[in-house]
Amino acid sequence: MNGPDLVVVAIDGPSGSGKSSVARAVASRLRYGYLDTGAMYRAATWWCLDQHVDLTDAEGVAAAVRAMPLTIGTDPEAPGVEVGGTDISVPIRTTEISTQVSAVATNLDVRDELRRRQREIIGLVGRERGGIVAEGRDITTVVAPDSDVRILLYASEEARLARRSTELHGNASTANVEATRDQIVRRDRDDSTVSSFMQAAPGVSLIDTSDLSLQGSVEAVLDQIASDLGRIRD
Ligand SMILES: Nc1ncnc2c1ncn2[C@@H]1O[C@H](COP(=O)(O)OP(=O)(O)OP(=O)(O)O)[C@@H](O)[C@H]1O
Ligand SMILES: Nc1ccn([C@H]2C[C@H](O)[C@@H](COP(=O)(O)O)O2)c(=O)n1
Repeated sequence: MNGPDLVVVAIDGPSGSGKSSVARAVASRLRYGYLDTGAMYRAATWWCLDQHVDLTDAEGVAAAVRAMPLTIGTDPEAPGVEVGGTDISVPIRTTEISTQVSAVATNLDVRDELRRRQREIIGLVGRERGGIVAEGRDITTVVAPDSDVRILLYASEEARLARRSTELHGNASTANVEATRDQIVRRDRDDSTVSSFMQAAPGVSLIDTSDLSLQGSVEAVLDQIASDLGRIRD
């Protein structure tokens, strides 16, 4: 628990489960801050490539990330990402970054550094705004296991492939789903070697969004928050 002046909502889940969309909408509704920790790993990958660091050089990658001048926006209405004053909100979402980010995210020294920054942001922004919704793969378990609300947002592999395929290609045809598979299934397999996000840890509430609309997922998370905080929903 974080005390009456700061509510921390931690959301984890596999790729395409809807963490970013749902966490951002929930933070907006509650007027809380929003932290997309995946964007930090994506920014670290962009930075290493920009600095011509070989991603297989674990020590070189860790040193580069420790020196990364990252500013991550925490306003859910406009969560920008900048490195050294350059806006990289769009480049970090490219397939080039999505296919390489796990190489950086599985570097344990990188994880130590980014977790340290994440805890700092959660404390600072959470206190400023009265609360923060932080999402990723290890927020409920490692970054902020004492969060007031801990949720694992789940969706079946089929639902997640269809969502990402629709987002990237406009539909979930068989060809498009197959083209998306690496970004969902292989990435989750690689990321699972350092974090546990396919099953809810003890004390973490599981919300299965496979058959929910985006709005339905947002409402389910708001209901869980109200229930865990012992509040009546607005
Ligand atoms: N029921 C739902 N709940 C959440 N998102 C949904 C739902 N249905 C469709 N979507 C869509 O799924 C897509 C993936 O969502 P989002 O990017 O938030 O997932 P994510 O878990 O953050 O993925 P990643 O970890 O790969 O970034 C978005 O286009 C979102 O609008
Ligand atoms: N807390 C976190 C957040 C993200 N990652 C990794 C896993 C993903 O491959 C990558 C990008 O995340 P996304 O934007 O797709 O949510 O970062 C992690 O290991 N821990």
